[in-house]
Amino acid sequence: MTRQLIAGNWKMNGTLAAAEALARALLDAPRDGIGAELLVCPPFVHLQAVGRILNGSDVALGAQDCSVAAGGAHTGDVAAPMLPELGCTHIVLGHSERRQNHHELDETVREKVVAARAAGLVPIVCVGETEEQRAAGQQDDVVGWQLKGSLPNDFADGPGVVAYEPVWAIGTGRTATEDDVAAMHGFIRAELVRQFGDKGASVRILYGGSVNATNAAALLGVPEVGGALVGGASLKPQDFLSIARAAVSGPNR
Ligand SMILES: O=C[C@H](O)COP(=O)(O)O
Repeated sequence: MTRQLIAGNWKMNGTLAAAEALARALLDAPRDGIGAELLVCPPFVHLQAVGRILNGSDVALGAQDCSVAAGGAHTGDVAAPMLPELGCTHIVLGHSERRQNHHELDETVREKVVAARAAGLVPIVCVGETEEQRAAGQQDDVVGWQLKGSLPNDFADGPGVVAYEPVWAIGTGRTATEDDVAAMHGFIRAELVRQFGDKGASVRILYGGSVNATNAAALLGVPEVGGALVGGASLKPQDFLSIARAAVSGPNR
């Protein structure tokens, strides 16, 4: 029996003051009816401040990316070993916004997963098809290749999460239907078991893409959905916690 993970990806939003206020609002809000694990992923520059506020609380801290290198001459990059000392336990990797805006390839994502793991972080590896790929019926092929290319061979040996985020549902207000989510999460589960054997059966699979307080219960109720990766709605503490209240517990959650 596991609890679902509700992860907030704050992306590149907010001032330091806003990030601190958001973290405090999450801690101050009543926890009634919340059985989910909670995680927030602020921008790099706000990690330390938010980490200090969340320290010792039930809200975990994550980063949104890291370098493939553990340190050295990589101007502008952030090494995975720098993150745990700020309080990070998780890291989002291979988000479609990085794949698109920074031309990240599956191989790069895989190297980042290895780097994050070596630093003791739990990787949340994002996969998902574009609108054109879905229209062409290529979603299984695309996600299958992303899983094969982005996950190292030992991925299921330690804590690790996969997040299915159809690109066309991110920030658009359009969510995948429950049937589409069920089909894709079932496909991802089968791929994980094919890649990693029995251990692939317990890798958590999140859904992301316009999850909000209204649609959360339906999406989180779909089989094989182990939680949500929430963008826009995670910037509103009441909405984020409403999503968390919709979480369920059970096998493969
Ligand atoms: O990482 C989060 C996802 O990209 C979803 O973002 P969204 O909830 O704003 O659609």
